Amino acid sequence: MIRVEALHKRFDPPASRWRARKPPAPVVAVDRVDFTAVDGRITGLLGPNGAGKTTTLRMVAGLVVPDAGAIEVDGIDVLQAPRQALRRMGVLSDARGLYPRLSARENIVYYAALHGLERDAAHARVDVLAQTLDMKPLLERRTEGFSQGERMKTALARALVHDPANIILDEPTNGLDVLATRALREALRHLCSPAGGGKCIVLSSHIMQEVERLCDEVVVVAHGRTVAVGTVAQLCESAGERDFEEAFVKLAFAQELQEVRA
Ligand SMILES: Nc1ncnc2c1ncn2[C@@H]1O[C@H](COP(=O)(O)OP(=O)(O)OP(=O)(O)O)[C@@H](O)[C@H]1O
Repeated sequence: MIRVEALHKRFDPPASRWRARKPPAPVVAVDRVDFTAVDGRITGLLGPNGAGKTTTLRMVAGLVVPDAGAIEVDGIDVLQAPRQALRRMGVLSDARGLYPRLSARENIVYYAALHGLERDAAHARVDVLAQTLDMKPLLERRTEGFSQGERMKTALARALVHDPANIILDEPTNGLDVLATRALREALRHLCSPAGGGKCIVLSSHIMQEVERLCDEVVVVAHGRTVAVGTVAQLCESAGERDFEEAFVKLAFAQELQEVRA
């Protein structure tokens, strides 16, 4: 379970570069984001470009330190005990960096070693993940030259190698075709089901259809703030719209729509 409360992050321009000129204004990437993601469900952060989704997930994953707010992963304070919290998280970041000279298996086993898994246990785990993610034919190939979908599967397997209870995915379907997206959707559905371990999955996306199909709970983020939370049906109802796209536009762009009307 992941609990995020009143998260705030501002990026200041580096002082040294602007000594002679007027520095640009600081960027408030995350103003006030709150959400709770429970086990056995997929929670989606949905928001337009630049809304603060990636920065929020990077803070949850302990990669960026917030200026204010609280983050708990299974009751562990990420700011107080980041290592302990990280053990309970599998993170697929936007970078997806793999070692090109290593095979998919070697990439995953390397991460398993970093998590302290013994060699035999690591290889057994790779085989389980290859089955779940349908990537057996890829395992012994060098990742150099892998397609986007192949890279994503390998990076996801690497993120899941220590069987974390919480899975954080930043824009997981970026660059994937329809079949790869479907395969990922199925894998995520399995992982949050009782048979897959009832994981707590949090993902970010700006693609409404994807969120509508995949997420049990949606957190709408706009201008660095949580502006609405609920199931797709609840969000449609609160916006008074039948169509999710219309509801999303109303909820996420309320400020802009008001300015146009004024
Ligand atoms: N390291 C940084 N330094 C300065 N500004 C940053 C930094 N990281 C993010 N930002 C800014 O913070 C804002 C939120 O960015 P973020 O990447 O979190 O948004 P996002 O919702 O993930 O967007 P997208 O859907 O386009 O990926 C943007 O204006 C971005 O330019």
